[in-house]
Amino acid sequence: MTSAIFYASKGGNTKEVANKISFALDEIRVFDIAVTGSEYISDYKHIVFGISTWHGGEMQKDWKKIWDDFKSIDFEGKTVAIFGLGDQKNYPNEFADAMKYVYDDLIESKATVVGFTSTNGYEFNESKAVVNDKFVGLVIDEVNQPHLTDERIKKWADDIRADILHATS
Ligand SMILES: Cc1cc2nc3c(=O)[nH]c(=O)nc-3n(C[C@H](O)[C@H](O)[C@H](O)COP(=O)(O)O)c2cc1C
Repeated sequence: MTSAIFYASKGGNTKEVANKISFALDEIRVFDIAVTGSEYISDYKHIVFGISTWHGGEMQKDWKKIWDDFKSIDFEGKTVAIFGLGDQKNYPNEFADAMKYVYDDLIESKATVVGFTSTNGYEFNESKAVVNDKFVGLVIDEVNQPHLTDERIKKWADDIRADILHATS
């Protein structure tokens, strides 16, 4: 299997979403980077990354810990998708910002990033995670819109399935 999910989570929301995405993608492996660090990332060719935003636009702390190692990984030839957790009501000016730090590094490292999504259905002022009017991945707001989570995951999993799961190389 060349596909896996890597995430970190402070309070458990990103973990729960990671597990749901795995379930929707034929139960691909899920790694908590708080436990495994960045060690196994380069073993996989089709990768889903999960990150939550904390403290006014910062990446979750376990992501911070692996950041230098993460930046040294060569993503050329890899296909990746990103999901992010945030809170649009309490942090409307930094909504899900942390996704963008991962996205920028992946693009710089020549990864193919798939799974952009529409901003329709969210209410916020600013988000670094919006590029060319779209989120750079799936955004989940468990604080304000938990009732939309399962539907959003299903739609996104359908969207990225061919690239992440049934990729031929
Ligand atoms: C102190 C604090 C700061 C936060 N800062 C942000 C933020 O800047 N932007 C955002 O979109 N969400 C922010 N959030 C919301 C979290 O990203 C959200 O609760 C998320 O579901 C947490 O996921 P996790 O428990 O998997 O880490 C913040 C939450 C707390 C409690």
